[in-house]
Amino acid sequence: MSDPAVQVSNLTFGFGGPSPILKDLSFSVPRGGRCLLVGANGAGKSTLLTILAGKRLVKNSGVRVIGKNPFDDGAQNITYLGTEWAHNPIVRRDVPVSRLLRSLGAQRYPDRCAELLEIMDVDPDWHMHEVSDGQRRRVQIVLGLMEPWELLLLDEVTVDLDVLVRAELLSFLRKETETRNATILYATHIFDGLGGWPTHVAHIVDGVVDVVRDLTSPSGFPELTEAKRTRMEQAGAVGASVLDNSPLLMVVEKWLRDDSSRIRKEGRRNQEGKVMTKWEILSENMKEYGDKFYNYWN
Ligand SMILES: Nc1ncnc2c1ncn2[C@@H]1O[C@H](COP(=O)(O)OP(=O)(O)OP(=O)(O)O)[C@@H](O)[C@H]1O
Repeated sequence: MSDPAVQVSNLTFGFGGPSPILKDLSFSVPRGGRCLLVGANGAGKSTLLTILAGKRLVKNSGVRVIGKNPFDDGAQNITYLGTEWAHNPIVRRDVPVSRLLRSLGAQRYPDRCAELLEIMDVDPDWHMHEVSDGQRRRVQIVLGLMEPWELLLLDEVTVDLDVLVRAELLSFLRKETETRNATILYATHIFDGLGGWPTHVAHIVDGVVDVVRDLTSPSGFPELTEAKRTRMEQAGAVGASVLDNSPLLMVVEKWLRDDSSRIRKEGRRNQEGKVMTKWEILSENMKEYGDKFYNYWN
């Protein structure tokens, strides 16, 4: 068996206040896992994710991520996506999405970039100062996921996505773990649409990982089995799968899927009159920028 993707042993961390935020915390996530990190506001989820991303120095650290200490050894192959990016003034300037993508090397990952543009329904012609918060978030996700990663740390970045885009993103992420053995740790408060998605659920309470449940084992999550049984009884035993997600979610997701295919038919057309893919639009736009490289992130 290979090393876990994330291995944390007896981690204690504080911001200098009277008591630590993370207290002797231990847990692990196997490679290829999709682990949800759940817990109340202030439980320590973001703090833990930023430590795993190598953004905070921890003393005497028992933190190993992809076999390394992420702070000392650098966070190669680790991608962290948090909510703070949307407040960065750069992403509110009058800059076209195509330029941002080019500045982060979209041409190095044509297939991934093409797929992500479609999944996240990002229009390369958008200008960042004119987009909505949810659209800005979608651009962030394309930029963040374009380069392949071994561990993805997601801190509640899906809150402002519409249900269709969120569903598409979740299935892309599942494929990444299944085909590349990549690993995901995802802190969220929104569980609708996540039925059947995680392989593990870690519950953090007041700076301590209380339990990690394994959904890959039939008896690995007894509370969930019990909750499904109760709902089945209440619903008249209509079948476990329909109980994974709410009926309202299923209706809204179908509406948005229909909206999306209608809007796509009205998209930008090439000289032959055929609707262009997002990647074709991006490729056209990138040509305009020539070889001049401008790094917006410096
Ligand atoms: N920079 C900081 N300085 C001091 N205390 C902080 C700092 N950042 C977070 N904290 C404290 O650490 C605790 C854990 O915060 P954290 O953001 O990790 O929680 P969380 O589980 O991600 O919460 P939420 O669900 O609200 O996002 C909170 O009590 C918070 O007040």
